[in-house]
Amino acid sequence: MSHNIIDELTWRGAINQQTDAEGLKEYVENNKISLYCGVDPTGDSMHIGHLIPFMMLKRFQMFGHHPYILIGGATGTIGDPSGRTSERQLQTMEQVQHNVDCLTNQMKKLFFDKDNEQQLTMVNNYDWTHNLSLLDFLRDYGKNFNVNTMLAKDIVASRLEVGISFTEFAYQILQSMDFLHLYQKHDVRLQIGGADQWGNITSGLDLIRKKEGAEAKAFGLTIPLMLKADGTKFGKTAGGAVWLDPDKTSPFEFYQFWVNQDDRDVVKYLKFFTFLTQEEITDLANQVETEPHKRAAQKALAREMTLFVHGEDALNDALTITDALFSGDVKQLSAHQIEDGFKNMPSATIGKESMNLVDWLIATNIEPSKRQAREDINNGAISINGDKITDTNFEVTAENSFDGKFIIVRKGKKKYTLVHLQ
Ligand SMILES: N[C@@H](Cc1ccc(O)cc1)C(=O)O
Repeated sequence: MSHNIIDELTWRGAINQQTDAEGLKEYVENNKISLYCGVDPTGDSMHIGHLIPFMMLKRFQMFGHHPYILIGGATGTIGDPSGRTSERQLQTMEQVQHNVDCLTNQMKKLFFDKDNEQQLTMVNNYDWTHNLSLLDFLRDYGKNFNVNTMLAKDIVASRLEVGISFTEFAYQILQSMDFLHLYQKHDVRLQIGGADQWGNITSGLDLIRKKEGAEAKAFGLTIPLMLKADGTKFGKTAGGAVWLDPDKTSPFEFYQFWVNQDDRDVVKYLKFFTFLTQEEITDLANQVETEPHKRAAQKALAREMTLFVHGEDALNDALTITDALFSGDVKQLSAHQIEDGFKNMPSATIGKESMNLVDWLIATNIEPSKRQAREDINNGAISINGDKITDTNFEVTAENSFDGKFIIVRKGKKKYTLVHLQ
């Protein structure tokens, strides 16, 4: 590890913009810094994009600093216009509260439960915002914001043509109040966030300087937008976002997402997302060059991420399912692993009564015609629960199933269908 957190983040390619690079580096060399990053409860789960700044907080913690995770119970009721081209739909207060609870649990699981030191604090900006009166807001805070400056922020400027409500326009004031509050109450001196947070972060620094004096030591740092070598959006799959909630993206799918990354991207992700050391990552980077077919870097990435987000049992399940699907030897899988591994694969539902295989393959839509079904069976392209079936007279019965519930069909090397028995 480099001895300074800023050197470490620079090596990891994790710094986009900084308000005072020299000053921050000097500060963290001589002090334990308290820093924060916020997330708004816009949904009931985070996805892997959300994870990025919080992994950075964790890195600061590993260097002895004190991170604060802010859940935006207040800002979430408004909605950040940053990075949006149109006005948001307001969520109900109940929805926001539900999402706050979900995100709080997720954060606890990721960052607190496995950490005995507890050098991490979670706060909710609802606590210092909800009792503020309108007049106090306008007099104590609003007065420090210049509308011309607010209008010039990229986020607002880009929205002026389509229009922006006063509510969203005022969002940057709320986020600035958070930074000021944390600075005053917890000596928080650094805010980090995604590249789109630059405007909100600098606006908070302006407020701190207005309230606390121009020499107040506080800093802002943003993290680069994650770009993929092929130009497509990071963190999206055909099925949508990659969620941290195992009910939305199963640990197996999560593992698959990481293990399938391009050689051109994988080292960047290892640096950004994992806690592997510089030596370990350099070694994996060499393996991408010398023996890319082994995909050692992708496997290490998928392993580290699945372990971090879902834990060891889930990682082992993901590895077992991956092996079974690759080899075709699906008999070893448990009912739970089958459900997980096949969640997003084609599926069919059919009765339990026994049926000739050719008819059964048509009834389940796996084959388009009897002729094709016979041809595939004769060519050894069809497996039922891992057994290759080459007899066109084979009868499929509930006895072939797992627990009387599923039958796994493999056609060719890769095409699986999960057939549910009813
Ligand atoms: N505006 C941030 C979330 C946030 C909310 C409040 C804060 O004080 C800081 C950050 C985002 O949308 O990602």
